[in-house]
Amino acid sequence: MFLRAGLAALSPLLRSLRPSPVAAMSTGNFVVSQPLNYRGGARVEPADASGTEKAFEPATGRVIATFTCSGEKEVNLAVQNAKAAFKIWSQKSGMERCRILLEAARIIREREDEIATMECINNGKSIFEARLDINISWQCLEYYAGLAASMAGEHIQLPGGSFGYTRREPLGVCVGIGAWNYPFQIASWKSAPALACGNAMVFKPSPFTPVSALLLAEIYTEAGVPPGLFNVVQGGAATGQFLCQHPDVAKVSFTGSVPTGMKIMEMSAKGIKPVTLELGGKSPLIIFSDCDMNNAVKGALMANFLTQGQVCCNGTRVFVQKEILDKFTEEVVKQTQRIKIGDPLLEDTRMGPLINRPHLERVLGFVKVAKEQGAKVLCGGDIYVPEDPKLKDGYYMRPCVLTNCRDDMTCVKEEIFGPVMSILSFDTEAEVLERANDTTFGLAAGVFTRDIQRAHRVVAELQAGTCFINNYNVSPVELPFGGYKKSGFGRENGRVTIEYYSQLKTVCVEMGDVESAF
Ligand SMILES: NC(=O)c1ccc[n+]([C@@H]2O[C@H](COP(=O)([O-])OP(=O)(O)OC[C@H]3O[C@@H](n4cnc5c(N)ncnc54)[C@H](O)[C@@H]3O)[C@@H](O)[C@H]2O)c1
Ligand SMILES: O=CCc1c[nH]cn1
Repeated sequence: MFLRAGLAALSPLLRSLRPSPVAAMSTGNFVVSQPLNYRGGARVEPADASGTEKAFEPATGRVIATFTCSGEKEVNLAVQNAKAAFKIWSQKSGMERCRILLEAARIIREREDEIATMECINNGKSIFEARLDINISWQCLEYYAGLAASMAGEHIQLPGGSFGYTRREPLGVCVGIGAWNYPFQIASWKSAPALACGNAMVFKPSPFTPVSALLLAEIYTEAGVPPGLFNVVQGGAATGQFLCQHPDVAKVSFTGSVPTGMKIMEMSAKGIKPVTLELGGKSPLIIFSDCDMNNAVKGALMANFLTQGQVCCNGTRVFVQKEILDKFTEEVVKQTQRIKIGDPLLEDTRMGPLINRPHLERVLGFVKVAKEQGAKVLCGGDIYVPEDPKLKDGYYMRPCVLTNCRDDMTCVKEEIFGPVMSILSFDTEAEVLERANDTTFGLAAGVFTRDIQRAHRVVAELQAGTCFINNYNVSPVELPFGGYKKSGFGRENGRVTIEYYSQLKTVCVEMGDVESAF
């Protein structure tokens, strides 16, 4: 997702003044040669295995890493290292934690281009977007650094001079499990509040994007966290299960699909562990006829095509009021066709490849079914082969706009997680609200209108955890983000997330004598 001030913060002039550590990294030549697990403050090979995985460069289809998935023994070592580091870290004052997190944020900012390049190579998103992701990531660390220093309990007066107070205490070893669409950002969104509250973390990235979490781990170490405070274990479902079932893990924060989220919750329930679930969505974007058309069209593109449409909160059900349907659709198609697809490391690319071949085929399959069910493809929805021969095995497709859609179609009901926008028309506010809420998901929603009363009335009725008025997919770290219904619970970002990574201790102090009942 985007940051409102992101573009200004990334002025090309400023970037050109910094020496670039990434000059040697270009599409088609990066390979991972170092271990991808991180434990006790260093990269390590895992102590045991639960299989191997390959990570790809989506732009070229090349393998960039073959790595061992961590087994139970390695997971246990990571948790034990985290436990030891927790003892040291949890004793530090908020100000001490704040300084270290600020230093980590500074290093990320300094290495923004290098981290973004790595993210771009392993995920396929454009370098333009990857830089914004990293920008939001260091801002997240800065934000929680500030909160670390100001965390406090309450003092409550009781009769007879007695009193009570509350202490906000960390949970212990927290597990973070990430999806592949925002690899570095997800690791930052989970670890920053966790560490700010005094916890330790073991993080498992998606096996599709194992690379960039290691950079975050190294940066935390360089910034001064105790060895073992932030560890990375690689692997898929088996490794994730060892983590969730580990008796010394106090909390699991998960980002991923609804089916996996259900399994995570089941496993955590057995250990009475709190969970944060950031799951999928099929969010509505409602365009009223009194909108600013220019902004509404830009909003619809932002809501559908960032990171090749692989964004959980995308507004993929675009409801357009009948009076402006034709004009809106025409403009959306025109602008969608202009999106520059290609090598994600080129400065002018705005859409790179999808994450992998099976996912590309799955997304194309949704377009095929949409056509069979009566939708009309106005543009895209097919494979794109870039001219550059080194990109010929990459996973590219043209962004797709569908019309003639009905609410009961598969493309309108299911999360596609690709660059496919479904346009639907509506007549009245009451009608569109009912249809917008007719889903088991509830991650996000958006509304474009110039009528301020209607805007607030509509968002108050929308069953979604994050609502946008006259914009879409901006993500300031100060604002909580998370879902309603099957899109999950708990929040990331914002002040409230402190509550999801800490527990409250109440201390009751007697200043008089004990009045015994016996
Ligand atoms: N709400 C959000 O903030 C958010 C953000 C990004 C992505 N997502 C959602 O994530 C999904 C796409 O990501 P994905 O394909 O990586 O999801 P996924 O559920 O397949 O995998 C997510 C993570 O869970 C791990 N995992 C898989 N099975 C597991 C198990 N049984 N136990 C423990 N861990 C297990 C995977 O290895 C991966 O690290 C989409 O549905 C998208 O909407 C949500
Ligand atoms: O993909 C969903 C939104 C998001 C971005 N970063 C972490 N989550």
